[in-house]
Amino acid sequence: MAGIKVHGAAMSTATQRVLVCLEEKGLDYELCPVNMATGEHKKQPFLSINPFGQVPGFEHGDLKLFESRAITQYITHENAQKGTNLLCQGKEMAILGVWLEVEAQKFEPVASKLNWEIVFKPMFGMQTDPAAVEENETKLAGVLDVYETRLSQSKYLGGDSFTLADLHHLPNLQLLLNHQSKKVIDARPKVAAWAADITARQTWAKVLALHKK
Ligand SMILES: N[C@@H](CCC(=O)N[C@@H](CS)C(=O)NCC(=O)O)C(=O)O
Repeated sequence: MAGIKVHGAAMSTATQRVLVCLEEKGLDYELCPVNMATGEHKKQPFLSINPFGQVPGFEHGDLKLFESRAITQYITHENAQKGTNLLCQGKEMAILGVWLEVEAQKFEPVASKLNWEIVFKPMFGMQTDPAAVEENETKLAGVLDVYETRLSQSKYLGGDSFTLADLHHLPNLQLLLNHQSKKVIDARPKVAAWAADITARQTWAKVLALHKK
């Protein structure tokens, strides 16, 4: 799969989700930086890739995609035989599909709100809202209680091996681990062990290193 371009920013969680998937599959790609500070993502030509004006945008030949999770699904389906096997078959795939949805519908809204309040607002000179933090830490605890039960039945969310369901968590999970909300993870031993395991992947370290460049 040659000629992949990811338009985005190394600090963007949604961009990181696509990059770590490409790394797991061992694919070459070009990361084309989008200058969000100057609003490049709200202007052409970027809008021709993502009309919603958000990173990442993805190009493979004449195919243009947006929405990080749709992009990772394209990459994994097209490259089933390469790198880490991030999908499975039949009933196992059905279970994996459940956890892909759980990440997008239950984990992401709460985790991204916490990261917005605690990481990004101060970065942009805005004040963290402690009430929003408290409310979302309580919500996160409820979500992670379900994860704790799941992870006492299988090593990873989708089953016994690392899959796309785990991978999709990496960017927001990493930020949570770096700040006060880590306590919600640490209070749940299976979740804490899973989080330590998946964030220790070499592919993820490579993506984080891009951010630090
Ligand atoms: N659901 C989208 C979310 C994309 C998204 O929220 N991107 C953020 C950066 S992580 C962005 O572009 N923010 C700037 C904006 O919304 O104007 C995806 O997964 O690709």
